[in-house]
Amino acid sequence: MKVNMMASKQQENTSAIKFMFVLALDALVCEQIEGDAKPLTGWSSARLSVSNPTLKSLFHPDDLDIYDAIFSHSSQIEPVSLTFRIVDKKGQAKILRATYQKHLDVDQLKTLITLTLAQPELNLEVAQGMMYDSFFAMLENTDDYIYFKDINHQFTSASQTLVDVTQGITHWSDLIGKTDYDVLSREYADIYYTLEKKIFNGFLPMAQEVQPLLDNHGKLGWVDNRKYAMKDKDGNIIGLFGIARDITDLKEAEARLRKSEDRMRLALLAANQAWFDLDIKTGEMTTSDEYPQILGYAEGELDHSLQEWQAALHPEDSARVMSILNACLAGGDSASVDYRRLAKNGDWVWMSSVFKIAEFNEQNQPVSMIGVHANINSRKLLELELSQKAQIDYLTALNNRGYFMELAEKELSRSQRYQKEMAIFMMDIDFFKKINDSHGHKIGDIVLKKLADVCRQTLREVDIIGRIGGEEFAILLPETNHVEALEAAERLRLAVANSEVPMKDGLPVQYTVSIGVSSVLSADDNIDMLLSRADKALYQAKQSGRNRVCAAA
Ligand SMILES: Nc1nc2c(ncn2[C@@H]2O[C@H](COP(=O)(O)OP(=O)(O)OP(=O)(O)O)[C@@H](O)[C@H]2O)c(=O)[nH]1
Repeated sequence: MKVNMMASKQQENTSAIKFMFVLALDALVCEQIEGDAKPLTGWSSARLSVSNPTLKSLFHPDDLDIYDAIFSHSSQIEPVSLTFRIVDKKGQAKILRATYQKHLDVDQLKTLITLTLAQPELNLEVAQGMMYDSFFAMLENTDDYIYFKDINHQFTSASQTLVDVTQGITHWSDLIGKTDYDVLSREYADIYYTLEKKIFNGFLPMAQEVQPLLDNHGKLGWVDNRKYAMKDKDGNIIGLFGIARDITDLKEAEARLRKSEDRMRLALLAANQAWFDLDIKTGEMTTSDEYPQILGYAEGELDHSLQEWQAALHPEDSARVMSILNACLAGGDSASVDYRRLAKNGDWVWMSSVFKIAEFNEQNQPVSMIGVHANINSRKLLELELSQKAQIDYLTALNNRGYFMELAEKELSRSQRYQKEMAIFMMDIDFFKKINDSHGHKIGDIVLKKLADVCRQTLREVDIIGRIGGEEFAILLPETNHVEALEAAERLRLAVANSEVPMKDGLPVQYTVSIGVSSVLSADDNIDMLLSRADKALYQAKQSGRNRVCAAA
């Protein structure tokens, strides 16, 4: 039966073309073509014998080395048979067998080359021999478990690999006539029998399952076991053949991946983070399960899209965040940004997102972005509180000395850049020691707080007020000329003089301040110079009786 099948495969087309070339010193001429070139090349012999297309143009570009070898002066004289590829008139590649022979004509200094091209033929004897040999070679050498069984579940042949997973077997041929129950533990034989039952009793053409497999050393592995029904020419099942592929490594890798994914998810959740994967074209955002959770939403409550994310941004942060995101999309590689967004309970929560372009298309445009959204609310609030503490005076809630100096430096350089006027006050409570001494330190503190309130109420919002010493204050007035500054100082002095701190028992405490005013005089002025001039003016105010405003000279 197999021989007939082979016979039917034999090539009927045995046409060949014979070229006769003359190779002179530096010229190659095709003198004659015998046979019809059309079936093999698509071109007629007449076309091939003239220059276009030449035989050379028929050669597959990667086989031109063979062409060069055939027609080189130095190639061997003995007949040579080899295969090479041509590309026929329709552009289809074909493998042809070529035989060529050279004759040297020494007298006329030329070489005659005879080249015969033919479609390769199938050698039936070789093919049959190969078929049986290759079947056994496959059984001996395959890495898979391959087996054939008759309808009684008895092996009829098997690959050598089965020796490693069966007992009492040294060569695969020992398995012939045996069943799984003869060579495996009952537990495993039961498993495989159940799958075979589906073929023999369930009339399935194929049955497949991932099944455990124990090797001779007791090591457990996994196979993708597939069994196929084998039928005779009348369609009756005569047996089965099976291929079981070892997928132990795959299963182990899967388990490791699952474990590492679990670990990653745990780490993300513990850090209040979630990953996302953004389809840039559609705006669709795939996120890990933690994403709704870290914003207080239940699963399915949150629309996972770029649009939702953008709409939930705090209005004060939105433009900044979107410009960072867009810069990243426009060619940046990665970026990160802190911002506030709406949580389920209606609160603004601080988030931090990291973006990274994950994929580009052929035009080098970003296609997808991956990243992490993290809820950093508690950390951020603590940070803000701490940085505020570092800037704000605990008693009066005014800027402390360090922060006042920082703000004043910024304001001075801004006003110098825009050529605006600016003034500074130094202010000190008069006879504050007396207030402390007569009413106690606590009342002294209340006076300091009261003074801060009066300053806030009397001055503009843009004015920068700092408590720079115990009962010493500095005030910066942006965009204020010298006359306006003196007026403002006088207004403040009066407001303080008219303010008082009520006492439970007795009369309210009244207090006054002295103020020294300095203005920017030149582009070289710095804050220390301004403060020092204002301090001198303050000294003058104290010297001249207190509760007054003096301008720096
Ligand atoms: N209650 C209270 N007193 C403070 C604080 N810081 C500094 N003082 C007091 O402020 C007083 C400053 O006294 P002095 O420097 O002698 O000045 P003064 O009594 O205000 O006199 P003149 O400035 O010359 O008008 C001292 O008694 C300090 O103890 C504070 O935070 N709270």
